[in-house]
Amino acid sequence: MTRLVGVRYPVYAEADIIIDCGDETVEQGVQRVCESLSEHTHPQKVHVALAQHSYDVLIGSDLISRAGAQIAPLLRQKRVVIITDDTVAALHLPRLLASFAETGIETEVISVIGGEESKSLSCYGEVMTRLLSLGIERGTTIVALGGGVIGDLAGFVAATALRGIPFVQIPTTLLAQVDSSVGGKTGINSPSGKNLIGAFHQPIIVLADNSALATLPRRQRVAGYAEIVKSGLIADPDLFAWCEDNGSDVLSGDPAALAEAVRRACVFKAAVVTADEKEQAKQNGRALLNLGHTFGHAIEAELGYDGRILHGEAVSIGLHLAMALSVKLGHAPEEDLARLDSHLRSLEMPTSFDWFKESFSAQTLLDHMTRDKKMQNGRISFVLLHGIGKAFTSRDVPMESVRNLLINEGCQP
Ligand SMILES: NC(=O)c1ccc[n+]([C@@H]2O[C@H](COP(=O)([O-])OP(=O)(O)OC[C@H]3O[C@@H](n4cnc5c(N)ncnc54)[C@H](O)[C@@H]3O)[C@@H](O)[C@H]2O)c1
Ligand SMILES: O=C(O)C(=O)C[C@@H](O)[C@H](O)[C@H](O)COP(=O)(O)O
Ligand SMILES: [Zn+2]
Repeated sequence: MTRLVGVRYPVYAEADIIIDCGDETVEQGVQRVCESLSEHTHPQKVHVALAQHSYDVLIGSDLISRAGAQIAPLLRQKRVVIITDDTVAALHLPRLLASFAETGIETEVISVIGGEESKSLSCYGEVMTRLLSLGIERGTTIVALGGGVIGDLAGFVAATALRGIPFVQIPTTLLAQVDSSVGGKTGINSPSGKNLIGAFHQPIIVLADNSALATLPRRQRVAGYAEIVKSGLIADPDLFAWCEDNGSDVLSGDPAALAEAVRRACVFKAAVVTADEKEQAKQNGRALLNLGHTFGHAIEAELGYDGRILHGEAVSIGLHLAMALSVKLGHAPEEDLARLDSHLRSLEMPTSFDWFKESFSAQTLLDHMTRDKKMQNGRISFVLLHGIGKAFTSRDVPMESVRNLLINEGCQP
């Protein structure tokens, strides 16, 4: 059993899902909450109870068509600016606009090119300039309609426009529904590294419309699935076991499996974020959500965020590498590495550098890792595993072990 230090989850009486673990461990709390979920009908509400900015995550079908009614009572001014990307705008914007029109909400739209390249300083500058030219006020609300790129970019725009205006997350990818739309991490990439420019800025509500996932390509489902497996590996072994039983249905786009995956992952993420909103816990807090990311972000930075690799694909190999490093350092049993690899490979998820058809240098990846924002006094904080469902943070990983692992895994020295 893994216990997150000092975790106590506040009660939220109106939510369908009450995270009030008292002295329960995270595993017990998440298991109890997931059991109660099956008793409820859509939409389901997961409450993220934070000291200053509590909010609901609604999960259900066709929420985009009902967004106006959900959002209107939360608005300070009946005016929103929707930030989206061109692909999502073509597929899902019309029903969102119709819903806002029905509720008398004034709307403007800023659309960017889809994909990681839009999480850049130049795109941020263009969006901000356009936003300010609209004559917004502090009561104007930003609505992020799209995947994690749009959520991170629009959230950062909202965090910095007029020193902070409200924003709503309407995630349309699996990755955004299971991970990025919840928790308030916003930001953009820099040539020096992934997400190095950003702010914590919590949304006022998250509408995870499972129907939007119907248009998502399989490659994007794979990317989102990696973050679900990550959640199970960190502290939810039941979720990992659920993935072993249901992962192929999730990846084939089965609506019920997708909806269940989103519910389970949101409950998990809400619990972790509630316990350590700004990643300040010295050990085993929100930083655990970075499992696989020290490797993954280095791979993404090395390829320059140009679309050759998706964040979730990099995370998938990062999960394998984090478990392999944990085994190498004597923290985790070989069987758990075999179990993880067998699951990921059975679904054709990336577990090896060969998958990327690119050659990587261990030294270059190590250089990227040293620019990670979790560096402290020159030491990298790694998220390691004692086994499946048992993650922990460590600053004691010898860089030579990481280098040797990368070379064993097929990198050039
Ligand atoms: N803030 C956080 O906590 C957090 C967590 C995890 C990941 N992230 C970030 O999220 C980003 C990745 O997000 P992503 O995987 O959603 O990528 P993305 O936002 O680039 O979306 C992937 C692609 O899918 C398209 N798309 C979106 N919704 C669609 C739909 N319903 N149907 C068809 N196509 C659709 C988009 O146009 C885009 O081309 C990365 O930048 C990562 O760093 C942030
Ligand atoms: O919400 C978090 O905390 C996470 O770490 C979730 C990650 O999946 C996500 O990719 C996040 O953006 C990475 O955090 P970062 O602080 O390393 O940028
Ligand atoms: Zn991630």
